[in-house]
Amino acid sequence: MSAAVPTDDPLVRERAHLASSRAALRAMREEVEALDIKDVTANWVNSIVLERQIEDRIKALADLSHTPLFFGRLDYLPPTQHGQRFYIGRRHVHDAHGDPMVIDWRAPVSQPYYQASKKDPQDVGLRRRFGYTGGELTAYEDERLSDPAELERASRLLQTEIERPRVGPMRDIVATIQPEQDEIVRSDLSGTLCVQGGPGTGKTAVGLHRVAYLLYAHRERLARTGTLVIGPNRSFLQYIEQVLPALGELEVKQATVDDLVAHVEVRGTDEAATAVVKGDARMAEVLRRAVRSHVTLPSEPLMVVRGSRRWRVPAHELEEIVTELTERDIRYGAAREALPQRIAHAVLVRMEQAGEAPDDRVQNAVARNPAVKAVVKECWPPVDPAKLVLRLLGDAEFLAEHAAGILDEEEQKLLLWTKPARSVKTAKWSAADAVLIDEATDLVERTHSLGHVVLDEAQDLSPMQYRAVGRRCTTGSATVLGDLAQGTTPWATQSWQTALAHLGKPGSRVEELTAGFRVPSEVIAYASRLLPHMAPGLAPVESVRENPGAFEIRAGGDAGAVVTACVDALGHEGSIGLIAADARIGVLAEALEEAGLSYLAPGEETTAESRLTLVPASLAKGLEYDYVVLDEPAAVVDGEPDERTGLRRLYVSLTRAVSGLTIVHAAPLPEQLAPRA
Ligand SMILES: Nc1ncnc2c1ncn2[C@@H]1O[C@H](COP(=O)(O)OP(=O)(O)OP(=O)(O)O)[C@@H](O)[C@H]1O
Repeated sequence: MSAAVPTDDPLVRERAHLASSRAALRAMREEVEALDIKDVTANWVNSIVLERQIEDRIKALADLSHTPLFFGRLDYLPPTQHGQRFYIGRRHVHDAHGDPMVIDWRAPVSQPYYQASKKDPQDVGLRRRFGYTGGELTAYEDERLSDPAELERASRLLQTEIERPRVGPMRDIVATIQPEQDEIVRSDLSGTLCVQGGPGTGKTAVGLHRVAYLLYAHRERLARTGTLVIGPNRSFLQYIEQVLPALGELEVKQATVDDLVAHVEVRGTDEAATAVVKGDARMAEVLRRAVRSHVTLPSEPLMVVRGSRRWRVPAHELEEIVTELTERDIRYGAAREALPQRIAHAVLVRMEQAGEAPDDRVQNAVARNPAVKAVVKECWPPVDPAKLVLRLLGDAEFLAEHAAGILDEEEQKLLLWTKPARSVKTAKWSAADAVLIDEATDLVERTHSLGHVVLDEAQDLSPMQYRAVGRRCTTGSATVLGDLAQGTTPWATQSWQTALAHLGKPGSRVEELTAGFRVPSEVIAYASRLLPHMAPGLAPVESVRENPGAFEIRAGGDAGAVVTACVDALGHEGSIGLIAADARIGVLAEALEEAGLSYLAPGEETTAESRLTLVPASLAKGLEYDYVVLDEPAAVVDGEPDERTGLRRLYVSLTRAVSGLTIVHAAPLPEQLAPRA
């Protein structure tokens, strides 16, 4: 027989609430599973849709053993919320009577869990945080926010959560969102928001939680209009892909900018100088002119024959119609569709003047008349966006005609292919070309706009890429996340206001995050030594990590020493990243293989058995590992076309570690990092 359990033990009572919440969740799930859609709909399409919705609902109601149902509790003071007690968790759970057992973290009553403080208790009497070990509720911590006798102190559970070793993909932070992060997460859907923050300040985490929040607060609207998270590359998207599903949101699309503009197959690359011109916002005007250049004014009158009658529209009137359309703010394609109807209208006016009473059907028939079609074909021919860009990059005269006064001769030369491509299919399109084609496509036909777009690592986008993202949220809003100090493209953003203007959201709010959750203090202090040399004016990140971090510099090391450092790092719990200049990856891969160490590629999921990832510096952005071994910093700097970019790449590489960083080098360290005398 087990010993009697004292019922006044809060932990026991909380465990009991957890057990009954789980039972309630199970009941909710069983209720959905028992739904028989045959009773509801006989229509096949409806039943497929309904079935999917039910499947998603069942998935969303799953009880994941390692994801606690609730992580906090709020007891309101009696006058507010009737002094009720709320358990805060990832999703809403109710009992058989519909009374809440767990409240969704996104609900308004949950907000004080993140925002209330001793200074501003927000009517909260007690805030309780729960600690779990392997799915078991094992600890709790109370703050009596309205009790003047209680002193403010840092939360142990919060700190433990922040320090917890990382294995596997990125996880959610719902239990520990900080007040300044919460403000960003819950800010209004209507406005675009930009967040500047140093490495590890939680920008990505905040962006993803913001999507989850917006989907909760504006579910119907966003289900209709759609949401999208944009990241820098596939590895990064793989790393973050499980956060939103863990928060119960399965419908958010994820893409890179390249995915968005994939009108052609990208098989080529550009020299930096060329890519800079292609990414310059002035290209938008060149393309606009080039598209519009297809419009010509009619020089001949139009003659429409219907039965025994002939109707004539003089050239000057056709000219007026075309001119009026060119002056209107509509897409090339929409104007092209409108033109036959406009011409037909002119014919109809004549018919009416002659005493006829033509109706809509006659107007449509006239619009389809071969003579009208011929005028449209001549004056407003169809434009194929890829062919247009092909011509701009291959035909110096055509380019000069449309770039005159916008791009100088040198810039035009940079744009032109040395060997013009024959066709859209055979051209060696670069990533920047695809963005140009996307711009041209939008000039012809309006791009579909979504309800909300989160743009991560935004600092690396060119003005033309910002425009490409911007047209995907013209009718919606955006959350723009980035760090000016981590910009490593030749066109990297210098100012958020300029970037927001390119995005089509000028004057949007810019917030700053400065508390660092990833990088331990000693490591961030070392990395921040680079800041004055490559991003003067940006404040260093202040680490909130208690762990000062293991930090070591091993001089005189070859590939063998790097392997040793990896083996040492594998002695710790958590994930290990070996970061190196792209050019060094081959040598290091060989050394690891020779030593019998298996390794993963960035974005591949780390598991308890396979914890070492070999990361080219160019792919390190946005990722993190418990322990990082950084190979040859000087090679990371040298791998870039200029020193500033090199130092920024190094800054990114130095700031991926959660618990420890070991630098192994044979060449001298870059002078900014050299040991101080
Ligand atoms: N409030 C928080 N509580 C616990 N962990 C947090 C919190 N905020 C951020 N983190 C953790 O800190 C780490 C860094 O967060 P994130 O990757 O979002 O930072 P970032 O600003 O996007 O960094 P980078 O600029 O390097 O891309 C992640 O492991 C994240 O889960």
